[in-house]
Amino acid sequence: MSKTKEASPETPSGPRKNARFAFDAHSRLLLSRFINDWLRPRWRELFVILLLTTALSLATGAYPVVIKFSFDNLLEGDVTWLPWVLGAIIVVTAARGIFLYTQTVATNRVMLEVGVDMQNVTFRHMINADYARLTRDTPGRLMSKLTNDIQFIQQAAHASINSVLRDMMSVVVLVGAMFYLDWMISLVVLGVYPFAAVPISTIARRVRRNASRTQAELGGMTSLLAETLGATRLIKTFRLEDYAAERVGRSFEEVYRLKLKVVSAKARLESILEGLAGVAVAGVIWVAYWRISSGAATVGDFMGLTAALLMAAQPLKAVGGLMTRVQEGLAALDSIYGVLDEQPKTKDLPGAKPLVLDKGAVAFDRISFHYGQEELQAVTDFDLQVKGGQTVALVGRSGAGKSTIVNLVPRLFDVTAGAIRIDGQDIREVTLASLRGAIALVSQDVTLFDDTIRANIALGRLDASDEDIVAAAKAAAAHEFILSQPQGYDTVIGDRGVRLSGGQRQRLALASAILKNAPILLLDEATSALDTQSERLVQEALAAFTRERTTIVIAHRLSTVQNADLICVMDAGTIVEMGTHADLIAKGGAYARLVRAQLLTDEADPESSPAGLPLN
Ligand SMILES: Nc1ncnc2c1ncn2[C@@H]1O[C@H](COP(=O)(O)OP(=O)(O)OP(=O)(O)O)[C@@H](O)[C@H]1O
Repeated sequence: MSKTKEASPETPSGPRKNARFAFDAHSRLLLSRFINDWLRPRWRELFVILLLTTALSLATGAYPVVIKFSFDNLLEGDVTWLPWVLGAIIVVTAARGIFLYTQTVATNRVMLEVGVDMQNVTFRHMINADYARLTRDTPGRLMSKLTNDIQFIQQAAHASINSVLRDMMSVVVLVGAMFYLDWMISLVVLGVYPFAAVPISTIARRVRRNASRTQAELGGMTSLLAETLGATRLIKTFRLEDYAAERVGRSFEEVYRLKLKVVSAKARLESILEGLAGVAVAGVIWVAYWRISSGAATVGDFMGLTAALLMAAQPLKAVGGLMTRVQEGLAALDSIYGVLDEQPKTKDLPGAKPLVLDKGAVAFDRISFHYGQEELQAVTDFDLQVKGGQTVALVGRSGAGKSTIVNLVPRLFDVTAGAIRIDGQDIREVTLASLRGAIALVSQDVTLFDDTIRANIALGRLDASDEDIVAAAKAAAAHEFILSQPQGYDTVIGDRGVRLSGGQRQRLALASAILKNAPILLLDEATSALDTQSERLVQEALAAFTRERTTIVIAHRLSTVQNADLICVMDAGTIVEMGTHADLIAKGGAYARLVRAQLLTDEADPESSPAGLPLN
């Protein structure tokens, strides 16, 4: 598969800027991939649609012919045909109605199914993408691809099936009927339509350009809405309602402006086609007058032809308008393939074996890492051996690289130099599933789903029994507060756990990690939101839980890590000091300074301190 460029707001995913034709090679490639990937698997349903469409077109084409016969017989004063003519009209229109209904339902169903297929495949691909890729776009932009973009594609495919199959077929049958009725008049009519080709292609190009911009802006709008509605506390307390409304309003306006451009381009095309239809009708009347007066055609021919022409006008207009829809769909398709073509870099190597755990020793062998810009190293030459079952604390000032170290262990990112080994195995050489299965990570920004407390704890192990869940909650000192909730373990906690306090959310996350029962535990400020009382409870529970496990813990509150087997002080991405609490205090270096600074803060604000720190 070819690699399609990822969409960005500045250069939307649509055609290259200097594409000369609305339907260039890139568009043809996208189209053939779409047909191959999404339509071909549903060829049986599409074949049924084709049959229904053919039947519909034939019923449509029969209509002007019936009209011709009725007029011819009427003018001859022959009434014996009347019941047959009336019967034929009713049968033809009824058949048309039935085929129209079944064809419409069948087409809509297939297109909705294609949309769901695309959403499922794209979402699965997205969620399996690298963490780095997922954090590159805002959730809103990714959401927009799954909703708005796929809807554009669905609508374009639907319009194409209707126009290419139904309308084109109707036009072909109606043109056939016209030629049958009077070939000369038909030639006049058809001579007019090639003139429509030029405006169609010019307008389609413009639509494609604006459609890409609209889709990118829709992504931005969704993103902005999600961000703004997720920050209501900030907005309320800083009284930012007007600021938020203006910021969102600008995005609404921009989408409106771009949509208006597309709509007016489409409308222009429709009116051009309408005008041409008028010219065609005038041509018919002119030639018909001449043909009927010379006896070459009958009034019935003329009436039938006019009916055919009027019936063909609508599908012809639809075929013309289709180009614009298709351009919108192609722009969206480009954006979706941009996601689908991106392959994760963090993945299993060929022949990767499951991690074989022994004691759970984690070795950082002179690792370095940067988030993309080489000159901004987040971790440099970090060298640390964590023995199985040991608890190692990472401390240091903000931005020192502590969270980065913790993110590297489950391979949320891959090191740029050196290697991380678990029980002697390079983590890049084992399967991701086994690696991540061996690690439980609890971070400060707890993520919970809008589900029951039970289901949220069970995220640690989806098949856990109720007893296991309760045991984990008890170990995380969460059982009591859970029981005090209205429905106990079945209480629904709201989106991201908004109905719980920060400390309660953290204890649920801890319970989930405890339930996972992984041999390696990573705690990134996991107890920072707890009050003194609950922190003491959780620390006791954790002490028992971490005894048998390799634990790497990040803590700002140094009191929580003084019992660690080893404390590493980090600065500028590397370790500057290492030892036990007592050693480091005795040394009087960076750690002792951090402790002293924190003691001073705690004295100034005794409420913030869980416990005094002995300096020796
Ligand atoms: N996603 C990211 N993209 C680019 N740079 C990042 C990213 N995350 C962190 N950094 C940078 O990497 C460096 C280390 O950050 P890290 O979050 O590891 O520090 P930390 O010690 O955990 O800080 P804190 O104690 O404030 O959480 C910082 O300079 C930070 O700006």
